[in-house]
Amino acid sequence: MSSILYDEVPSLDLAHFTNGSPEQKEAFVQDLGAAYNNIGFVAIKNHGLTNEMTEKLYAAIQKFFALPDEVKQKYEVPELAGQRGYIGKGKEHAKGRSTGDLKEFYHIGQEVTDGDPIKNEYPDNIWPEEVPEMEAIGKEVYKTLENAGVKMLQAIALYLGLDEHYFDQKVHNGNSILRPIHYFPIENPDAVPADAVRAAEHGDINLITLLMGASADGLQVLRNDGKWIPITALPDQLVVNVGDMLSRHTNNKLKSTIHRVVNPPKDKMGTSRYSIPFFMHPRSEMDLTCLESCIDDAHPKLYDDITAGEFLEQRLAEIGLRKK
Ligand SMILES: O=C(O)CCC(=O)C(=O)O
Ligand SMILES: [Fe+2]
Repeated sequence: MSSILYDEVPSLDLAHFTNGSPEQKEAFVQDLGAAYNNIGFVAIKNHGLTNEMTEKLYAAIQKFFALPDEVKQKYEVPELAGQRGYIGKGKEHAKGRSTGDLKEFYHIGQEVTDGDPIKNEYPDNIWPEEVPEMEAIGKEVYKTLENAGVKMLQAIALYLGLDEHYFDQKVHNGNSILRPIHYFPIENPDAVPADAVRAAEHGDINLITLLMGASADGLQVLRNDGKWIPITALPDQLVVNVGDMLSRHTNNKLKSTIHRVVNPPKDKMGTSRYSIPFFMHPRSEMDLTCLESCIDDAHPKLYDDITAGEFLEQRLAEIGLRKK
């Protein structure tokens, strides 16, 4: 493993991979691999998401989260284990904790439109009638981030010595989730549990996460020397990190790095923070067994064989969304 200590998340240009010269494409693959072998996070530009899309989706979700709790709760369906619609304040906690995070969020899932029978595995999306514009922009951003994610996985496949299109079919109509999050103002800090934070330290469950809006203060990533590094993405960048599924599949060659969202300083406690991660999941049948090419004497196999669907079910129970 590379022992470089990054002071910030490396910035890359996805256009070098998609439209660059062969040398630029190869450099992108190697730089991405080096970052994922170490800090597990990069910031990318030229990902296909426009400012207009970002602004439209942010406007829609801010309108939704500003609705009274009783209205938002109409869109909360506990039987779906938080996989679609609204998830209320304090419902999710990081694995290994019981105090809920200081956030509320909304889940938008895959829309299968090509007749693929996998449609039967997925609950329908839930769209709020109070914010009718959310459906069109939610679907557009979902597809745009999914396309960027496919490109990132192609680069990852090349870094791993696999066929460039190794992941393409595995993520086609995958179980990905777009999650607009509202970290609500903390009007009375004494009224929340003493150890409650906006998002307690965790690794993401999925293959990779593409995050819009990580530039606002608060997101930090745990470097391998134990120091927390703030994520400082530019407005035109997406932050893209490795999740636990990819880390398992690569026998921890690619790192799913622990990250968190800290509470604001006292004078900013009364302000909101919004962010929108896209959690890129494969189809549930994907086998996450450690790749043979990532196992050798120096790197013995670390994880039991499991499918993506089984792994997701385990983790939903561990974070409080699927009732045990
Ligand atoms: O809000 C953020 O910036 C990050 C959120 C996050 O890490 C998550 O929801 O998994
Ligand atoms: Fe996360």
